[in-house]
Amino acid sequence: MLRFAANLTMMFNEWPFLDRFDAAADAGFEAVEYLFPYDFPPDAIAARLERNHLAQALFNLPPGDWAAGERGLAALSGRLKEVQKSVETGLAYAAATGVKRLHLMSGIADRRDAESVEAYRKAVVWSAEKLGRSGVDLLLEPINARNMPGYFLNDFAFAESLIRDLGLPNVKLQFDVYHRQIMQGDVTMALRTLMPIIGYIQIASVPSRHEPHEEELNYPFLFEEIERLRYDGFIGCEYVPRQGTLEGLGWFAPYAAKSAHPRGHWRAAVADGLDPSREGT
Ligand SMILES: O=C(O)C(=O)CO
Repeated sequence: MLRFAANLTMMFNEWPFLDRFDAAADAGFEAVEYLFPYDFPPDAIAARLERNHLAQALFNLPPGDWAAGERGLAALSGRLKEVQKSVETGLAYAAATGVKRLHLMSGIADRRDAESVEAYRKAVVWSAEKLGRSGVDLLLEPINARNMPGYFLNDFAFAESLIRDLGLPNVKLQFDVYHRQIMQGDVTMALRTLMPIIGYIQIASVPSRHEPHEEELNYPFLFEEIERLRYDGFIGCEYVPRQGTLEGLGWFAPYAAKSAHPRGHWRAAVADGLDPSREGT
């Protein structure tokens, strides 16, 4: 049985961030992911998860100065102390949210530069060992250069060989089907080969990163394959709705949680013409 996590950075943007948890649960999601929780106190996030009976599937460790263009620090030589601090911060949020996997972004750096490769390796090993003591997996995600020019980890083969070479049980691959298709294609065969080291899967249409039933990939086929391969984690819906989150959830209807939601009033509020994005409706 496939289970999906709504990405609250890209989806449910019609609501303020904390209210997106409620909206996702009301739409039938059992889990959520997003890029970063750090603008909100851990307790505030935990309270939204709890009241909506949502699992926290994934988020990223702090990435450095995002506004200044940083996209992670792991491959930046001389920044290990900041990576270590970011892991401590991530762990505080992990303790509050119960998340069992955190994504370490590599940063903008040249993979042909031996110093960057060495810095990355060290950061991965240190972070994995630290997270492992709390039962948390460290995820590494290859990201395509169109979305993130200059990103260090832009190759699945490099990620695979590092993960296999390190042999650390809690270092796993974050397999975003969208990035894979753009970078290297051959999605089905890659899923088959890489499944033993995959810790998390994400989806979106290619090339536009919208709802998965659109454009060049055949997701019904891929979903069957993912089930056949016995992937039992959540599948993160990291896509930008084409025209509104709820309007675009037709593809998700067969997978939406069927039971009445414990808070249950959200759809009723919409039906009553109240503004569902406001607290207390
Ligand atoms: O851009 C993405 O795909 C990410 O998940 C960044 O963390």
